[in-house]
Amino acid sequence: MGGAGALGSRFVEWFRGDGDLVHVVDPAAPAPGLAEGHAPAGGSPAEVAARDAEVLAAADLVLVAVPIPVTPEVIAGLPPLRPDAVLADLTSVKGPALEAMLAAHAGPVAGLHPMFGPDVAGPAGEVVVHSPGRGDVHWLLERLTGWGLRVEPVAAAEHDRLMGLIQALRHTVTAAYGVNLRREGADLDTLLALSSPIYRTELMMVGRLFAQDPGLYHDIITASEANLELLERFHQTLGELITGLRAGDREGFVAEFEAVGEHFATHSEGFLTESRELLAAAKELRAAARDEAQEAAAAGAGVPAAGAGADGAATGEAGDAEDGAAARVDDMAARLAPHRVEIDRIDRELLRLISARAAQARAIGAIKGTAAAYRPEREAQVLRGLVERNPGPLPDNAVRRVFRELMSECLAVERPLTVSYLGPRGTFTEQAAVQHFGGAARPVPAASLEGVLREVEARQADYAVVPVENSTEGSVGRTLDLLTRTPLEAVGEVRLRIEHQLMGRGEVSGVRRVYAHSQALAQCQDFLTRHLPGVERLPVSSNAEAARLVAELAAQGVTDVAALGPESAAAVYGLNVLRPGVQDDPENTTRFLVLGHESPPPSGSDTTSLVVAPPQTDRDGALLGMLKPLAEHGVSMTRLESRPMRGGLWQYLFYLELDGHAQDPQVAAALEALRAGSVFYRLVGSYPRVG
Ligand SMILES: NC(=O)C1=CN([C@@H]2O[C@H](COP(=O)(O)OP(=O)(O)OC[C@H]3O[C@@H](n4cnc5c(N)ncnc54)[C@H](O)[C@@H]3O)[C@@H](O)[C@H]2O)C=CC1
Ligand SMILES: O=C(O)C(=O)Cc1ccc(O)cc1
Repeated sequence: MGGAGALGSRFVEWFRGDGDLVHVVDPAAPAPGLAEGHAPAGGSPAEVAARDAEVLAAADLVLVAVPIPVTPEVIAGLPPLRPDAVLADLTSVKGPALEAMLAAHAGPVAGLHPMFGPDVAGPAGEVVVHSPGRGDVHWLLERLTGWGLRVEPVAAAEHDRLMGLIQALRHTVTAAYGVNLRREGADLDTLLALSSPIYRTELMMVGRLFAQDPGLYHDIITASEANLELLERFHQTLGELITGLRAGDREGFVAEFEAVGEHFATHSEGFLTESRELLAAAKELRAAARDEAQEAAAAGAGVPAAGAGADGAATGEAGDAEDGAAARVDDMAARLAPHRVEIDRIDRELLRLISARAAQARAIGAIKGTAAAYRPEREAQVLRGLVERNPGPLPDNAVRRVFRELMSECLAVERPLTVSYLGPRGTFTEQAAVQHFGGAARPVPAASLEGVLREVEARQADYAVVPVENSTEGSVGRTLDLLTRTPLEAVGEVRLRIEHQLMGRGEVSGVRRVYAHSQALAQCQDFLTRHLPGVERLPVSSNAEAARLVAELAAQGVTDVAALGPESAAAVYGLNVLRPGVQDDPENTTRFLVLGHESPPPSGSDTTSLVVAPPQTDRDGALLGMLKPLAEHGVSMTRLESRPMRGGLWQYLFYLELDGHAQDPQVAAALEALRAGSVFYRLVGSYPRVG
């Protein structure tokens, strides 16, 4: 209720940020079902509540954020809510609102008073007073604390008494000061010119009050008879002070001053330090705003001046325009400032949290050892969970990348994971290793696919990353062969978008020979045929090797050569990208398997890889017979590749990928049947599915 208002709309934003379904019930909002931007629906409180009765009756939470005077009436006009629904309000005055809520709803009730205005950068670090009503409202309070709000419980009557001091008295004094400045004809620019950060800050706080809703402050001040009596006592105090000053009672003033000093005693030191820091920050903000204004004025100065002509009037106009531009920039800097302060605060908070996370990871590492601390299934679950909860505005992939790096760095606190891959440096496989393990892992290049696996088998590296299939070229036969022999198990998969660059030191037109891995040559054959016809294509052991070779030849003065491969290879070997993105298929993707000593337990969404050979694959129906157990146990096969067997009893080996984990009962049963019916069977492993 009142979700279209100044404060209500901020809470709408924050609940929606959590993924909640929020209905705004407000005469200033369009009618239900109409998108934002339509005309306000309008209507009396009764009409508004009646129009949205169904939504209100179904809600888990009805949050009232309407002007103070109409709050009790709006609450009284609510339709019956669900018995377990929470009824809460955000009103600055708690007594009447709580009374109305307790009368209107028999279920859980919470009085909330946000001690901040709608212009806060975010909820984190702000305070909300909670005046308890009835029932269990812990989920709502937990939501508030989850946003970083500090929730302070205070009974409604006590809240209203305290707000007399915090709000009614304070705002009245400020209002009186402002009213007086106006009546005295004070020129603000003159006052500001003489104001150091402390006086500027105080004047700003006065100006801030008058930039807000006068009705709201009137209603806060006049909320109770007690507030008005408080103001009258203040009036009397002010009168007495002035009488003493007039009478030259210096001692009386000093005595009062010292008594107040005593009253503040426990806080005086802290207040002095904190206000000093605040003023230092205010000074920095001001200096930054000035710099920005000057920079922008300097940048924009030439534009109006150039067209202004030579006469005085035109020059005057240019001057005005400059002043206007400077004022706008000043205004922009002022609007940016609170966001920058908030970002700085969030960064400090992030650093604290990241360090706490790293300390936890280190504790686990100390108990289990780094390699054992790496849990692929848990990482997959954590990343999936975070993506599901992603409130935006960051895209899912960005969330994955940020948390992947965070996990990588935390794991590396004890010792970085070592990952063996097909070298030399700069290959796509290295990119895949970094994509999977993050930047803190240590990639170790090996000279051949066998070598990559051997490093891990001999425990010289923790994990191996090997390519298994490419979206244009199909499977990597050599890897499939090796999978039949290695004792290593699959622990994960990586999908990497492959973008080939044409790299060299000369010109595209001068290229006579292109070196690359045979897969890269195949993936770019259209480009080569069309743009480099007649150019010799020379397959080498890897794309990075091609880049290294081209760099070596260039160093000897041979520049009519080029390589295909990842941008990282160009960077490693100091080549220029002559033509980016030359692969024929822009969606070209390669899938890699990550191998280690032990497959992880189920993550909830897994793939199982295996290699099998049915007996006598030349016999009709042998393949069908092999696959029957999968159908019988309702297991889907996502991939089937055949590999000719050299010199064996059987003719073909099959590489299979199945949906699910080998420990899933259905998959386990299907695998058992497959094993029983095969002359060769090797479970490569079950690992979390990507994407
Ligand atoms: N603005 C502030 O700095 C703070 C405000 N509050 C409290 O928040 C409440 C709202 O204040 P603001 O957002 O500033 O006021 P606002 O005037 O910006 O918003 C009030 C909203 O209530 C709507 N409304 C009026 N009658 C309604 C009805 N019968 N049914 C549904 N919606 C109705 C209005 O159309 C408007 O959109 C007040 O109770 C105030 O005490 C609390 C702390 C700070
Ligand atoms: O932002 C300001 O200046 C405020 O003082 C905000 C404010 C206004 C009303 C409240 O009940 C609580 C906080």
